[in-house]
Amino acid sequence: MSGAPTHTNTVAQVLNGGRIPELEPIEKAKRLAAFAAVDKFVGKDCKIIGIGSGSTVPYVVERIQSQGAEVNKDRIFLPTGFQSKELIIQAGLNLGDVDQHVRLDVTIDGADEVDSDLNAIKGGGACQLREKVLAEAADTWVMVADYRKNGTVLGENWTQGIPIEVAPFAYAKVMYDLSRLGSPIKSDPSVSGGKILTLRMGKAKAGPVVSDNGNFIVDAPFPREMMKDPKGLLTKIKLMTGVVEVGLFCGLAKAAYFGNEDGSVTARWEGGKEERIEAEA
Ligand SMILES: O=C[C@H](O)[C@H](O)[C@H](O)COP(=O)(O)O
Repeated sequence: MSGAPTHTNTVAQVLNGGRIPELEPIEKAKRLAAFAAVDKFVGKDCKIIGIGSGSTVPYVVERIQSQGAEVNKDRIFLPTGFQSKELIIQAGLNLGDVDQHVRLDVTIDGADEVDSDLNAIKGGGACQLREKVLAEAADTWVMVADYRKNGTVLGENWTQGIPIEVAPFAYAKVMYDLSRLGSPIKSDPSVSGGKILTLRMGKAKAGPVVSDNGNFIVDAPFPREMMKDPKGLLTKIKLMTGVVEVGLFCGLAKAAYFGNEDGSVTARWEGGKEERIEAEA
């Protein structure tokens, strides 16, 4: 079992005397989902391919790379952010951008949570603007994740709120608008996890997280009743002046692939049909 082609694993291999470290179970689940999705959706005829963000995506790139140099030499890969741009470059794949290619054959991306209708919360890594552009531009948009992201109503597993990218100068006004819409500013029992409306702050940096596009991120939880209608909520938030993009992805996905602990993959298709795949990684 090999690790994903990340810089971290390369260093780990060196420290491990050249041996490739065994993956943790959760990483195995991500890898299974990524491999199964690439095998299904990235055929030889796919030439313009979007590479999404998150911890499952390195395995997507690993599987695409394993299809071989001959197949990949005529392909162009479009990233959804800094992380995927680095993955594409490190894998020796051809890098492009959406200003050169406005139609993609397929985009494969991660997710923070997916509901039973294939709506998703995305933006835990602040990439939702570019991710949504590459989702909408793709003929086929597919999500890959481990079983923890497989939900029923959005917000039950991912409790920190809907990631919303906002123009920096407008953040306070947008937060005021979000609170009036129903995002709590103090703990509220109708909101999963008791989380509140928050301007996302950097971890090893004083001040707010700044997205790849120079914007701030607000995390806005909402009561469960409102989360049951993600498209309605998305429409209301998107109309707030100062909002650049909302981390709710509705009606875009062809399928979501979830790697399970038992080594299988659950594929959920648009329309709600589910399929269990005995994956091989
Ligand atoms: O902004 C980030 C993206 O939407 C990611 O696809 C999402 O946060 C999932 O990331 P991870 O697999 O690291 O949890």
